[in-house]
Amino acid sequence: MSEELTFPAESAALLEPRLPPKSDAEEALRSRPFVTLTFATSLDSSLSLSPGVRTRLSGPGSKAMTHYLRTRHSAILVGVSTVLADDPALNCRIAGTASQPRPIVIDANLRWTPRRSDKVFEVCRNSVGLAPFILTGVDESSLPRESIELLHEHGGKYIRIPATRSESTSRLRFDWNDILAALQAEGLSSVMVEGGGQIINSLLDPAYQDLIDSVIVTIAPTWLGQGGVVVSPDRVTDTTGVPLPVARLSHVSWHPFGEDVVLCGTLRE
Ligand SMILES: NC(=O)C1=CN([C@@H]2O[C@H](COP(=O)(O)OP(=O)(O)OC[C@H]3O[C@@H](n4cnc5c(N)ncnc54)[C@H](OP(=O)(O)O)[C@@H]3O)[C@@H](O)[C@H]2O)C=CC1
Ligand SMILES: Nc1nc(O)c(N)c(N[C@@H]2O[C@H](COP(=O)(O)O)[C@@H](O)[C@H]2O)n1
Repeated sequence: MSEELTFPAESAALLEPRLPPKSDAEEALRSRPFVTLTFATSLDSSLSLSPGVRTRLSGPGSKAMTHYLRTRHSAILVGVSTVLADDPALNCRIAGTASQPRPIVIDANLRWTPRRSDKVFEVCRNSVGLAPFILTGVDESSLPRESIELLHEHGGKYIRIPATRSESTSRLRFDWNDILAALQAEGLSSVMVEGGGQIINSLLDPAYQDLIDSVIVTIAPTWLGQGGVVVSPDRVTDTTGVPLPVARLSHVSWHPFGEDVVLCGTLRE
């Protein structure tokens, strides 16, 4: 993978107040990782044309911005469907990058069978990325031996965390507090949650909004049309059933990057 991006220092300075602390002393005070929710969306709130389809939304400037975020976080988290759809590298491709984020894959039910040819391992072998930690709810004895070995060979691993079965789908589900506790236990002090739709929508549930420290969204000037993977959390209602807004950003700023605009904000007052 020869692509090399550049991100200007003045743009980095604009983002700094939205990012995890750089000082070790400040990081040490935190009881859980700093969480940045970040993704690229179309004007109709789509992340991709349809589930399973890798879709380019970010132009070169905002793409470099995302890669800068990758080097400013210790971990980058995606759902298993994103891995299956995109075969992502999940590394930072800015020239001269000093640190790479640890890819975290949410795969409670073990749907991904890692392969040597996956980009995330390729960049790892080329020393321009780290191997993934896969968070799973599956018992250790059920983990495939070849996958464990492939992960270990590259410096990755499975991490089992508590999971409960969804009443509606009977799929194993994680609590975001347990996800973040697992990252903290691995010494990962910050995480950018990149997607996909189900991951973002579950993090935006009112039960978890307090866990989000920063929101950075790239908005591309395009409509993808119906049938896409949409960021739209479950509806919230008052006690009489009247719908309420799920969340609203405050401390908002907008930054143009080429044809895209990057929206920064927080869910806190
Ligand atoms: N534009 C952008 O910035 C981005 C775009 N994308 C796009 O998004 C699409 C994928 O999104 P989507 O289909 O929504 O899939 P996700 O990547 O959000 O993965 C969804 C799966 O993750 C697991 N999962 C989600 N939440 C939880 C939880 N709380 N606990 C345990 N497991 C959980 C479930 O796995 P299971 O089914 O096993 O239960 C679920 O099916 C792709 O097309 C990709 O290209 C992705 C990232 C960023
Ligand atoms: N910021 C952003 N803009 C887009 O247009 C995108 N499609 C995505 N997708 C996310 O980035 C992952 C791909 O990463 P690599 O380039 O392979 O490292 C993809 O899986 C999504 O998480 N993001």
